[in-house]
Amino acid sequence: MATEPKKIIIDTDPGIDDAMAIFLALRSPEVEVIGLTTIYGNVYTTLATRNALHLLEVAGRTDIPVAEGSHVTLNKEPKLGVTDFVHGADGLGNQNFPPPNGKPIEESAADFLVNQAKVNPGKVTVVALGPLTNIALAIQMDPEFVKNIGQIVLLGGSFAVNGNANPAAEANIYGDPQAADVVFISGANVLAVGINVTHQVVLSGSDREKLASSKGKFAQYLTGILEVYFAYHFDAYNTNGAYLHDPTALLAAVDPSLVTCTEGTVRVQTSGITRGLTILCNKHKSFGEITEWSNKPSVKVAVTVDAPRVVKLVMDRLLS
Ligand SMILES: O=c1[nH]cnc2c1ncn2[C@@H]1O[C@H](CO)[C@@H](O)[C@H]1O
Repeated sequence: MATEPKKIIIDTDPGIDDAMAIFLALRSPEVEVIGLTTIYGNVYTTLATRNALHLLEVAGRTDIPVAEGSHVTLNKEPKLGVTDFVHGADGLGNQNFPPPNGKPIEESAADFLVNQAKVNPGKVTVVALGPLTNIALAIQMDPEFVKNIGQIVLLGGSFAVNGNANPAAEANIYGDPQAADVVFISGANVLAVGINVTHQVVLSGSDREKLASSKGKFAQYLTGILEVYFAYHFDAYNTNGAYLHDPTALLAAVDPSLVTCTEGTVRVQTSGITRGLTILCNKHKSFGEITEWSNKPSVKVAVTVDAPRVVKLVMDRLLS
């Protein structure tokens, strides 16, 4: 018997690797994208909304609603900077795309998350590709949300390796550490895919050439925007390749067998020079004293990834 596709909401800050993840989701029969919610991170929230609408227009999927998310962190701090050096000033590789025709729905991202989880209890997976403000707001708005939401698969953290925003912190967690801490200890079914895993998943220069020589709509579009992303990786990592952060998290939601996980309680450092650091307590040791990790819910944290299979899925689905 054919199983129903899994309903997913992609919380996104597009973003070049976000664009890849969104297109991949639209090409994945295992999932049905029921909405996009937007957040700051790679760009400010207003531009994230514009880019989300634009990407759906490129895909011919304007039937999918876009709900705009928070412009400020959970603690109401304004965003002081975005990572335009990674994605270009427009978030999509400085390609001078025309503004979208569509508009976001009236509901806020957090309201949309709460309401969709309520009407499809246990059935919706949120794939969170940016800072976790909208998800934390949904958790705070509705005490039933953590029960109603099926799963939260998030791209975030740098478990036991250096971060990418700075040596301590991965960019999405660094974007709103308080929100991340709320999500990690909420009791929801959370799978964290961090850069300890996504740094193993690389789109090579020759993969990019294959995309460039394909006539596929998504391959053509991505070839244009990937130039800036590759240039950033060359500057930052001295490599001719690009990390597939968001596509890996998206595919982990589509096919959990692509990653293996450990389980434990994750807390986030919210201040000081290690602000945004994620620390997993793996429960292999019991501590003599009560700690900030004691008696808190566990989450799953990805520890290995089948990188060749992820890259193959990305290529197969984006080339077609
Ligand atoms: O050096 C960086 N600084 C900030 N954000 C980055 C950097 N490299 C990649 N990303 C973006 O942050 C998420 C993964 O942490 C991804 O969305 C990626 O595009």
